[in-house]
Amino acid sequence: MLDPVISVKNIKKSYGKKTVLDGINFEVTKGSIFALLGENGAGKTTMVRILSTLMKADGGVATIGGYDTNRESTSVKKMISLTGQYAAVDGLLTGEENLLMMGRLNHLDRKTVKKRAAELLEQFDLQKAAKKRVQSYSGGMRRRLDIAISLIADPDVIFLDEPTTGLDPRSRKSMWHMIQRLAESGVTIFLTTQYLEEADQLADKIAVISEGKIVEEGTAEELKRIVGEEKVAFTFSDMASCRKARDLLGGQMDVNEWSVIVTTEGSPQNMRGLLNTLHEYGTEPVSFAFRHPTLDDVFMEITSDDKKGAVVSE
Ligand SMILES: Nc1ncnc2c1ncn2[C@@H]1O[C@H](COP(=O)(O)OP(=O)(O)OP(=O)(O)O)[C@@H](O)[C@H]1O
Repeated sequence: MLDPVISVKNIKKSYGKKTVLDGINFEVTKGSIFALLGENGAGKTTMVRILSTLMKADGGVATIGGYDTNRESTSVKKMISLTGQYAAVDGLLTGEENLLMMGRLNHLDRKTVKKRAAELLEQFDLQKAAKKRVQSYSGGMRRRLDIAISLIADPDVIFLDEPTTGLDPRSRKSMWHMIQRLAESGVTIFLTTQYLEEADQLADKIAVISEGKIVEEGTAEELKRIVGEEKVAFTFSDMASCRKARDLLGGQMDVNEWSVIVTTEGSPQNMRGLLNTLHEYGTEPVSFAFRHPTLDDVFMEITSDDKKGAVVSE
């Protein structure tokens, strides 16, 4: 197994009497995209603040590149970059000026900063807007500039705290594309999100946080397997055929759709067997459609197991 670049062991944090992180453990492999998924107030930002040395945990150990975020914060800061509410984007400056300013604040020499700023403006599709004041930028452009700024000093790890919250669908897709390209360039990405689809699209590994604990962890596919196998829905032209098919195949019947939903176990033989059985008994479906479990199903399943009354996000 590859060395983890981020390692979190038994991290705890409370605000007054309210426990927000209650013994969090996970590891993030170098060059991967890790998503911390959780509903509003689950503690995602608190975790990011601890990892990025902005806040101290009450207990446990978190390291980045082997450096302790608590005791070796200067070394940690050299490796990481934060975006979102933390980055200081100046609306009165142009996009390019913001990048140049941040480069100098990071003690890069003038020539390097200029070159890097030009690369980033291109990478984040901001060339045309480079000489315009940031206050005229759309939400999506600001968000892209924000990430570009955070990359000026070539960090090893970048934290993206809810990078697409509030963006329209098109800007969200374009942001996903950029995050993927970023990961391909070798940067380790720690992402927090409340969007299941976002974690599904982007993350190599997902950890679901609920009530201060990691309640599940794995790839999107592994998490989806928790809620069961792929299913197929056979639809019929009338209710009588639908009932007959249910008697033959078992499974669940959807009376509104005149369909029967059964597990395929992802196997072609199984699928062929189901179709043959229907054919033998003269019950031909008018259509069929596969139903893949989604991360929404996973989230519902995990949080509904929670007897403490966690609220499930839409
Ligand atoms: N400085 C603070 N003092 C007291 N309570 C806080 C503080 N910061 C956060 N909290 C509370 O801790 C809980 C976790 O907050 P946090 O911001 O980490 O959650 P989150 O998962 O990032 O949520 P969101 O998706 O809404 O940003 C919330 O109930 C929040 O109200």
